[in-house]
Amino acid sequence: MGKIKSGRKAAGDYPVGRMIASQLRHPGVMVPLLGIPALGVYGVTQGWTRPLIGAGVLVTVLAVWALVWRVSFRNQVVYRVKAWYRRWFRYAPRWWFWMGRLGLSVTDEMTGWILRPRILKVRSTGCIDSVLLDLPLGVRTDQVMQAVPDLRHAAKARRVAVRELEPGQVWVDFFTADPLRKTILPALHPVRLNVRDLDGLVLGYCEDGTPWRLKVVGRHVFVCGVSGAGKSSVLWSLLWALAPYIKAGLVVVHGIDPKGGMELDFGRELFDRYEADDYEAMAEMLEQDADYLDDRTKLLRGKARTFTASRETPFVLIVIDELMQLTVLLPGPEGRRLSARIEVALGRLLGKGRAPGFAVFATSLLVTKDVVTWRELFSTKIAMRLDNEAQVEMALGEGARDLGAECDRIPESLPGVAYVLQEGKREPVRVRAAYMSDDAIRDMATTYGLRGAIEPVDSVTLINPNTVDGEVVESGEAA
Ligand SMILES: Nc1ncnc2c1ncn2[C@@H]1O[C@H](COP(=O)(O)OP(=O)(O)OP(=O)(O)O)[C@@H](O)[C@H]1O
Repeated sequence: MGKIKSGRKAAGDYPVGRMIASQLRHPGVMVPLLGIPALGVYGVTQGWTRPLIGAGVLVTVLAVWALVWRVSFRNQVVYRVKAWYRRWFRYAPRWWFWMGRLGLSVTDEMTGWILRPRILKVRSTGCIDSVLLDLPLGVRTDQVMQAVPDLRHAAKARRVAVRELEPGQVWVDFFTADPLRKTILPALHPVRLNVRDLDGLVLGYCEDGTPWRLKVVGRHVFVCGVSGAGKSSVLWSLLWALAPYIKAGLVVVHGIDPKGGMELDFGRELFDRYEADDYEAMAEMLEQDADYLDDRTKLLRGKARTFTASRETPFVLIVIDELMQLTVLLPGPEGRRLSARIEVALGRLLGKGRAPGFAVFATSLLVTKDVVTWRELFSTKIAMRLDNEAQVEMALGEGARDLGAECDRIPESLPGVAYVLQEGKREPVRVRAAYMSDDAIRDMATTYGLRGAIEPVDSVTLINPNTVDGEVVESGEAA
């Protein structure tokens, strides 16, 4: 009969002695550790002058580096030392044990050896440890994905995500701290405008602390989330990023607010065309935009394959705040007729809008097919807080929830947080949009709105939005 374990042993304590012994066999940990006693021996036998001079030079170089090139010092020194420490003192000693416990091991039938995923590399930043694993034949990526909840508990991580690098190798990301916990201020505008920057407008921050860049030119964007999820912060962050381009006449925004102007009215002056009350006029606006798109396509045909915004052919962004109001909630037979017209016009815009420089930005509370008929035609989907896993899959596509898009777990206390699928990446990225208060939106609208004459591109005045009580607050890392 097997022994019954109780107390700490029942929870599964680590075979500490064996773990330490196995670590000490690796040069990655032994060489740096042996260096210190070796230096001591050298000092005692040969004198301390040289070691002390060497240490002084090293400290001075590091101090100057840290003071003058802060970011490079952080990336090249701090994060590397952290990765080394995490690899050898946190993950490596426990890894063999964890893999065995989670069933990620296979036994070779010829030799009887037990094979488990092996750590190849560890990368660390301020908030993530990424562990690259080499999977033995017989352990698959989806098995590692299934072990994510257990790995999260084992590593006491806030979130764990798995992404395949190549067959047989996967990255396991342990998210330790959350840089998105605090409200993010809008990014400063660039000093000089460059239409190429429209390919990566900064809307907030990603979970790894890097800026969240959204491409709108050539993309249709769909934002969904329950009431209070912070959909409007994505919209206003985008309009903030576009504001100098609007002022310069390179971008034109058409706004439709079927909720009677409750949202878009704050930034009324930014919109070249705007409808908030008359549904017929909204349908007409979308139809005219679709006609304008056809004309633009003819104009550009044979001239350029990729669109570049200019004063003559500005980039046109059509903003619809709450699509649901237009597609399913218009009352009576007349409402249904209008909805049908709106669907057709939207289909025309979404099906063709990329090359001629048109994009649709729509938000919605629900993601079902009856609400968003043309869901697949939106190339960028941003999913904020949602009610359940099924909604997540509908919003971001099948399998997105398993790949880490835990929209149903975004707490109410974190409005503005979303998961987004980025170009070229299979795994969703967790982001948070910057937040603009109603007053900041009004200020933006009066400063960059269309009432004033369009300014020469070179002389766009840059205003810092991050002013609290008259004091300028620097924006950089997520605050
Ligand atoms: N990015 C953000 N950072 C911090 N707080 C935010 C952010 N976005 C929204 N909030 C806060 O959450 C509240 C609700 O957000 P918001 O109105 O944008 O949600 P919504 O999804 O547009 O809701 P609804 O569909 O009801 O209009 C805001 O009043 C604001 O206080």
